[in-house]
Amino acid sequence: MNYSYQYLLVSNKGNGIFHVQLNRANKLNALTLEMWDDIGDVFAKLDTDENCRAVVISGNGRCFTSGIDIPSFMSAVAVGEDLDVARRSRQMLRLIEKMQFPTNIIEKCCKPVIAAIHSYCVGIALDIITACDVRYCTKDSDFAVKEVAVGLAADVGSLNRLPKIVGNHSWVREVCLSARHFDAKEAFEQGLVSRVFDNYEAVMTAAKETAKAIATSSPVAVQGTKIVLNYARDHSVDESLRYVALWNMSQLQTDDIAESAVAVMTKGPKPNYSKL
Ligand SMILES: CCC/C=C/C=C/C(=O)SCCNC(=O)CCNC(=O)[C@H](O)C(C)(C)COP(=O)(O)OP(=O)(O)OC[C@H]1O[C@@H](n2cnc3c(N)ncnc32)[C@H](O)[C@@H]1OP(=O)(O)O
Repeated sequence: MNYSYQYLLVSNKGNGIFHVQLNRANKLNALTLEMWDDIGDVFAKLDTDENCRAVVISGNGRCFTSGIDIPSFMSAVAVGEDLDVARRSRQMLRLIEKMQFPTNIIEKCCKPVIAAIHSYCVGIALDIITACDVRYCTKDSDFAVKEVAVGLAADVGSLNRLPKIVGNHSWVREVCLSARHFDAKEAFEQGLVSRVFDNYEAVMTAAKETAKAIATSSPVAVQGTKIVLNYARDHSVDESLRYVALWNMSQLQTDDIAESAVAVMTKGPKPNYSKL
């Protein structure tokens, strides 16, 4: 697959681990609409790339990302200015739904995605990381659900996913309604991130270690686990038990179970599982 993009560095780190790096460092990785489309394209490819078993996403340079590229955003919302309200609104709907694709595909991508965050993680950055499976950050991280500060209700995922990640809805509403910045300690205490590290090198090392643990496990088990966890988050226990039963009706017939059982019983190395 072709993973060449102007402002994204996508590298195959071997052993099933891919690294996606936001790479517009001189603008603090502010995301142009083209970059945003490219993120959707990358994760759609990684979803079906059988060489990929786990993904780490991070930012190059000073930070993860300072959010949407503001000039790019201003030109996007000026869509169809010459049209009547009905037609302009329909164009706007198409634009918003298109803008929702990258975060949706990060979440739906059956390969687990680990966000390795450092410094600024603002606006659309929260939309990205709340769609990821695991979030680690550096102690200098600076988060903000910033959309209210630029005049809009966030519409590509933060408002929809943050309340499912963080149980404290008073806190969720406070940071979303006020656009207040919060630090790594607060993000950890509220459960937005699961681990905090001293610096970029340390957060990347940990993210890659976790990616390795995932990538060396059975891809049938790992991908099934992500898909079932996504389903369980949005359904009742009864519904998701039925879902996992139907899912595993086929997936329990995998060779990976016998191979794993031998490895566990003999205390041997992890098997070399077939691609999926
Ligand atoms: C339907 C669409 C839905 C999507 C909505 C998404 C919404 C959002 O993402 S809202 C959040 C938007 N972002 C911001 O409000 C942050 C803006 N940036 C800043 O406040 C500061 O840059 C920051 C506090 C992050 C860092 O300040 P610092 O002094 O350390 O650096 P700067 O000199 O300001 O930045 C360096 C260069 O990067 C450019 N830049 C930074 N952020 C953006 C951005 N979001 N958009 C465009 N450009 C950005 C900045 O202009 C500097 O460029 P240059 O002057 O050429 O050196």
